[in-house]
Amino acid sequence: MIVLKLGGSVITEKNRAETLDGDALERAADAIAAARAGDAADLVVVHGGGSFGHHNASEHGVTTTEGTRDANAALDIHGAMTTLNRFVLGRLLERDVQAVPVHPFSTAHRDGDGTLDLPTGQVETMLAEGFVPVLHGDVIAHAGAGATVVSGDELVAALARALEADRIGLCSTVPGVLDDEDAVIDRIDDFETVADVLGASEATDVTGGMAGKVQTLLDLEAAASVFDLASLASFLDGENPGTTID
Ligand SMILES: Nc1ncnc2c1ncn2[C@@H]1O[C@H](COP(=O)(O)OP(=O)(O)OP(=O)(O)O)[C@@H](O)[C@H]1O
Ligand SMILES: C=C(C)CCOP(=O)(O)O
Repeated sequence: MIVLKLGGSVITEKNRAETLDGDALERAADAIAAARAGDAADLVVVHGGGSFGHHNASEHGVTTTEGTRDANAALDIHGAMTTLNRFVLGRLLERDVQAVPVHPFSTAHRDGDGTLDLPTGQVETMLAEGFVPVLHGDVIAHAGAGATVVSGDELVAALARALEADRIGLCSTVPGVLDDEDAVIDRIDDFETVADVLGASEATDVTGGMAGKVQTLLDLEAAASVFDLASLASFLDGENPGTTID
């Protein structure tokens, strides 16, 4: 069982509002379709926002902790993410990947401490019936705060735990987590040793960039890989490209 995140920074042009990177999405969909042909493991796909979602959230002042009680604002962010989700589903369906959507706004929530609760019965049933569930970063109801953003990375972590994923992959714009000389760090097992080189995203991003990603992945039982689009096929083929976060 594999949980794969397609970074919003990969499948969109992150600096131009609501602009798809069509070529990159096609390449990602090709790699997924090739991996699905034959005796494939179960696969759950999660995608991030990139230039869909982050700009909208930033305009409304909504982050993973700062919420909104304005339904129009929540729907603006959610709508950008469901638009991107339709693009992702479309490219997968064109390649006969049996991709179906799961919208976190309708199913997940945070409690008063901000802890994410993501029910997964529907995802498990979809997998058992041969579908590829495709979730996305979103807004969700947050007790005491209205609605806040949930990042694709948080969803990956919640899914990996609940479904006891064997492999976790995050496909981003970088070939891995980079050190201060821009070389790929092979393995990270402790936040403090890499904290100095971990930054935010270069583009508008309300969920913490690489630092947030590493922190979320370190909390998991299973190892996770961070790699770029060029290595997606090899990850899906069972290899561990890029940086392993354990
Ligand atoms: N040490 C580092 N190594 C690699 N990338 C880093 C580092 N520090 C900061 N970054 C930034 O983190 C970005 C990746 O995080 P980002 O949250 O943008 O990725 P994503 O998950 O692909 O996109 P999204 O959040 O839109 O889904 C890189 O593009 C880079 O700009
Ligand atoms: C900004 C929104 C709505 C989703 C963010 O998800 P991410 O790109 O995985 O951080």
